[in-house]
Amino acid sequence: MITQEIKILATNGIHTRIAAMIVNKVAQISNKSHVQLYIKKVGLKDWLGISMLALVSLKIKCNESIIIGAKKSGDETIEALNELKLYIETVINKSDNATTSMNSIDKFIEESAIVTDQIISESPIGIIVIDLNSNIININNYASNILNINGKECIGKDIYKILPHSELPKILTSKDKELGKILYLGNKTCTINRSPLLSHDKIIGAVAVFQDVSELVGVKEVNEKLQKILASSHDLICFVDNTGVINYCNPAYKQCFSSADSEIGKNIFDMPSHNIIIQCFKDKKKIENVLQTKDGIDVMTTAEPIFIDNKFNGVISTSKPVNELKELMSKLQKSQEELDYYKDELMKHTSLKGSFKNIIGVSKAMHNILFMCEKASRTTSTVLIQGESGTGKELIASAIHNNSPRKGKPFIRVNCAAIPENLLESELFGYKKGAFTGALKHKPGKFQLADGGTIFLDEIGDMPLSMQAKLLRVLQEKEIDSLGGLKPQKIDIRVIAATNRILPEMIENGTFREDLYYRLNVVSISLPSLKDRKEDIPILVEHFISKINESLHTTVTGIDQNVLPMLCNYSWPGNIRELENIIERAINLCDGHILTARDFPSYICSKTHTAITNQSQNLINVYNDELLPFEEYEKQIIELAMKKYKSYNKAGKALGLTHRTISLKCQKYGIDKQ
Ligand SMILES: Nc1ncnc2c1ncn2[C@@H]1O[C@H](COP(=O)(O)OP(=O)(O)OP(=O)(O)O)[C@@H](O)[C@H]1O
Repeated sequence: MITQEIKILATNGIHTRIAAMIVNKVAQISNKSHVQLYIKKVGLKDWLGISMLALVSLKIKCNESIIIGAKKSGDETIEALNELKLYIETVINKSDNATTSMNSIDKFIEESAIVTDQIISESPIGIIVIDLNSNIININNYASNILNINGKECIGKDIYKILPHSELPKILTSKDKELGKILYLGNKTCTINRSPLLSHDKIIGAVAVFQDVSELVGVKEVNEKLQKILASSHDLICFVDNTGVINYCNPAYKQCFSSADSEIGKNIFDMPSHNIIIQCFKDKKKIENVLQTKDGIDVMTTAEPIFIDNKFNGVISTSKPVNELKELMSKLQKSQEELDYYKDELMKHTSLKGSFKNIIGVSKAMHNILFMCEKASRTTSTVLIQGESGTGKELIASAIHNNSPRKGKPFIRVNCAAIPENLLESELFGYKKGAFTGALKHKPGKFQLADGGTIFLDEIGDMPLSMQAKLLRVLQEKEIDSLGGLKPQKIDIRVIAATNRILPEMIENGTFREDLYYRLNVVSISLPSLKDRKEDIPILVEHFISKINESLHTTVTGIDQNVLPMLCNYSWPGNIRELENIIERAINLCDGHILTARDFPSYICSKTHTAITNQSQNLINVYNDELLPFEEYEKQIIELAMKKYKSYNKAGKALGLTHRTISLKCQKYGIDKQ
């Protein structure tokens, strides 16, 4: 810098008129020599471009010295500095011999300048003025307070040194006003206007006028609350304004990113680590991703654009350390598992909903079965129900259906043992018109009728092997071939099968396909016989009394407590069906309101009923003049026949029954081939 020092001798120092004279002279010199001249007060560090604002702001008094200077070296510069020095020494310093009238004009100008200065300095809004070189030439008290800086020390300094992220210098080049912008200063929210200062259409500086609107009533309250929320949030939160500048980071963010304080005021486009915010900024769409911080912490980050009155206002980014999330997830999963466990336990100990209410049983075995049924009803998996005749297999199957999402759809029961073998295929799969002689019209099979619902294949153990192969195909392919049909038809059915036969044994002796067994036995339900769950008998008795009362319009209220133990001691070969029939019979015979021993068959109430299992020499046993149920006699006859002939074939021939019927009955009554 080439410099010249000059002492100011004008009586009133460099006041407004004198400043105007100097600026005018500088303009002439610069036009001629193209040298940019600067000024500073002796004792101050920073140079100011010579302008009205700069000169007046220096407030140079008589006998104070100034230094003028230029950055460019060369003769032209020396000449320009000499010319200005000469002008100040010969014209300006001699201006104290100005006329009285001139003095009063100066006084007037000076006074109005002081008034303006005071208005600015005491204004309840922040004002910062810069000259063409971005040096601060005026800053009022309000601005100094809000920015927490010493205003006086800022005069003459480059605004970027005081406020590194200031946008005010941009106005010097754009020359456009920026009105009503939002500026975040610490925890304060300000509105700011930035305008160029023009003199005769020439820009001479720029002014920023701003006000802290977070102080406004209402806004302040909301702001306070928001501050508290942000401060107490465990999420890492940061705001980026609509120019990409980070203007807020909450304490959690600062704690996680130690460098966060220095991030405030920076532009995200200069920070590649913020690429998720940059992407959101560009696409104006919400984005989620896992980022890794400089310290190697994985954070789940969501960047979301903010729109105010449909105008893009910036991006808010919220992040959560992933390990915190993982911890939460595992806690949640644990709670969910606990909840499921308690739900299951509760289910086991409370009444079952809907259709399962009709299935009576307090024994642990029944509870577990019902619990399993409840679960099975929520899926479409195939169910295989095994149990002796009369144990409630059909009841269970229909309850599963009625409790499932298919409950409004058909429940089709097929008794595989009842349909003759040669008709079974057409019964199950249907036939097309003309498929065989006599097929005069199309007939849908049970599978088609059950489409969308459930098919209950009862007595599946009695299905012939040829049909077992076809059923397996249906289960695997989920399609059926009707007799005479040209192409297979897709079907949507749930299969529930039941049998009172021991399928694993049938597999062993080759009468049941192993692959079909495994296809059917996805959910396996094994119903115990009534003699193995005697604790259910009292409640079943109660249930049947009220059920039969309803259908027969009778008014039986209970059972003699001495009879109950007898019912519990009986072996119930016909299981629950037999119990239901016996109760119905007793209600029919009952004269009063309580069922007594007289109303029950003597073989149940007689203490000698165990004799029934001993083989009598007489074919027909009669106890106390009471006949036994037919099935009891049937069992005894088949037992006798099997004992004698030791073969299904021979026993069947002797009794006039087929080999298959004999084997079924033996299965039913648990008679060994011997
Ligand atoms: N747990 C139970 N609660 C109430 N009633 C039951 C229960 N179990 C069976 N029953 C009743 O007993 C009778 C026989 O039941 P179901 O026909 O379901 O037996 P099953 O095992 O299918 O017999 P089968 O093998 O002879 O076809 C039905 O009237 C049924 O309502």
